[in-house]
Amino acid sequence: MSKPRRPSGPPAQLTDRLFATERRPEDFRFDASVARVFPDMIRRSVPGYTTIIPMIEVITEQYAQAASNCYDLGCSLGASTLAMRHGIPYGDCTLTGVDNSSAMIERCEHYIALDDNPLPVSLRCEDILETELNNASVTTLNFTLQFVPPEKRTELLTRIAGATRPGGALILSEKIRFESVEEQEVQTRLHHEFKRANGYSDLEISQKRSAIEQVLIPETLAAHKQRLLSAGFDQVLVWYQCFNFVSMLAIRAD
Ligand SMILES: C[S@@+](CC[C@H](N)C(=O)[O-])C[C@H]1O[C@@H](n2cnc3c(N)ncnc32)[C@H](O)[C@@H]1O
Ligand SMILES: O=C(O)C(=O)C[C@]1(C(=O)O)C=C[C@@H](O)C=C1
Repeated sequence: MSKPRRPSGPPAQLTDRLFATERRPEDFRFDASVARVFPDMIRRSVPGYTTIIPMIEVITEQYAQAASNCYDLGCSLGASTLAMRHGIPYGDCTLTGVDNSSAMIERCEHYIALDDNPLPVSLRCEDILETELNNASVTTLNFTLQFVPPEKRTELLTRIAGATRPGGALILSEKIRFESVEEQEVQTRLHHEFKRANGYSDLEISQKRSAIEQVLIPETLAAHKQRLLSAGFDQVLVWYQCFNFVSMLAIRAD
């Protein structure tokens, strides 16, 4: 019998208007005002997000191993956590969601409780740089590494690779930048058109752009691939790309 597929994340009940009126320039933070509107914000801001979430379920099902640990690092409201929960085919796996925003974790608890899948989920409000990882089969960083300071990324990925069992995998989704100035210009314009098509105004697009400039640091695909391999993964592939947003799969050999 075919199993029911989940919708793509928590319901987007509240519309994101955080940048709709002129605000004083301030770095973007995952605070309570962002957590309230986050399902709407991320769907309207990240091309492919609504495809990536259900595919995390499909990929998790392929790479999860019996009696192993699965992690969702930077889980926000639990969209990726729930996708993993539904993909894990073994009752003896653990699933841990981690986020250092208390506003996100509080709301995430609510969404996890509403979901009727029996696999227990542990939620931790902590820095993913501090999270203890071991015996992992599937780990997800769905648009989270981009917020980790670049100089701390190698250490985190090396810890993840070291904690991953042979045959296990990391799902890494990121906003990327491009080596070529021309491509950067075209992909950025297309991303902004995507936002415009989703109802964001020029003011919202430009204020959000300034707010994330110092906190969301994109890197090139080549830099990601090279670092994942040197961190200890054996194979790295891109399974999804839309404009300047990609999702990679980093696999440890059997
Ligand atoms: C774009 S959101 C992730 C979206 C989520 N994975 C999903 O699929 O809906 C990034 C999240 O990472 C969290 N985050 C960023 N840096 C972190 C860190 N060092 N430790 C823990 N969480 C972090 C933020 O609080 C935010 O909730
Ligand atoms: O790049 C942008 O314009 C975004 O809004 C992207 C992005 C992300 O990739 O995480 C930034 C912050 C929010 O988490 C939602 C979306």
